[in-house]
Amino acid sequence: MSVYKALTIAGSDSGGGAGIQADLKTFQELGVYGMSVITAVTAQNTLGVQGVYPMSAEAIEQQLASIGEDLPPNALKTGMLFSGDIIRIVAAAIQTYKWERVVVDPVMIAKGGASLLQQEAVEAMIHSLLPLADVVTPNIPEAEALSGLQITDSESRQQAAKQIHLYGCKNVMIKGGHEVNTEHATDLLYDGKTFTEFSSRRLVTKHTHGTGCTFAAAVTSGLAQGLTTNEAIQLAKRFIQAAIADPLHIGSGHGPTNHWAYQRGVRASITRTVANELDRTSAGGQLKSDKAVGAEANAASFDDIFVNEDVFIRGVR
Ligand SMILES: Nc1ncnc2c1ncn2[C@@H]1O[C@H](COP(=O)(O)OP(=O)(O)OP(=O)(O)O)[C@@H](O)[C@H]1O
Ligand SMILES: Cc1ncc(CO)c(N)n1
Repeated sequence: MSVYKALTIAGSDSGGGAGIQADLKTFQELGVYGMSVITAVTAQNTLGVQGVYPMSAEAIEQQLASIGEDLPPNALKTGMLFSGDIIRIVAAAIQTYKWERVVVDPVMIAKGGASLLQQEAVEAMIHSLLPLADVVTPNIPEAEALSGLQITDSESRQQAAKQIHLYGCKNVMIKGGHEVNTEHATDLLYDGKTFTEFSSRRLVTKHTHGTGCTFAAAVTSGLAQGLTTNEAIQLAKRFIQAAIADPLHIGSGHGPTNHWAYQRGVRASITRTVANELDRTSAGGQLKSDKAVGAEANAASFDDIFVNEDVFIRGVR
């Protein structure tokens, strides 16, 4: 059995819904071995961020070296990096160890408004880290900060994606979780040539803590296993949709998403397929509904399984 390894370079969320904790849960659920370099410790729960404690440069460098010298990742993601100094340390390690399949989630502000990236660090993100990224996954406010453009409609979102692409990253994915009054949560991918939209039904819930981290970690898991960017994003969209659709209802504020939901849905789908097969054979070869059995069997292939919700993908222009 091949063991694919994924690394997250991010902050710790004591509440377990975002940051390192969300990333490792997602890696585990999607079948990759998870590793972490912790850049900062936050005291955090579903009510907000109560404290931010960045790690020393030395502590971060040593963690990166420990991974680099023994456990090369098949893919990595960055999350909360906090300062320009930390960004430069991380960028240097990616170059030194020649790590590939790099997903940059340019975390800036927590949903409650706490700052997770210093203002001066935006420049370092643009000049040191984005040129090394295969995929960068800003939400709308982050895309505005990186591009210097205001995003008000799909045209301005495309312009922002083009601007961010100029910084040297291969793919720009502007996420649509922050849009309001839309029927769909639509993420826009730009690969330097074409735009592709990944849409799902917008779910009405306050339990969206950690959506961005979980989404980027799922993309990283897919890339670590050799999926293309497009396939990894489809997987991530399905994973996050299931995680938001089936919240855990813990804490009294904005609760975490459910990292178990996707795999439980997949297992349920496979169980249904097997049960249908058994029905079929125990009926002495008499098919109850050939069509239904066929549809279930098809759904059991890795690509087609989808749980609860549908994700729509379309090229733009
Ligand atoms: N209410 C929702 N219904 C369906 N999908 C959603 C919803 N909110 C977010 N998403 C999806 O979750 C993923 C993460 O997007 P989002 O814009 O919320 O990230 P983020 O703001 O970076 O998250 P975070 O606050 O954790 O940093 C995207 O694929 C987005 O479309
Ligand atoms: C540690 C950490 N990273 C990222 C986010 C963004 O969701 C958060 N709230 N906390």
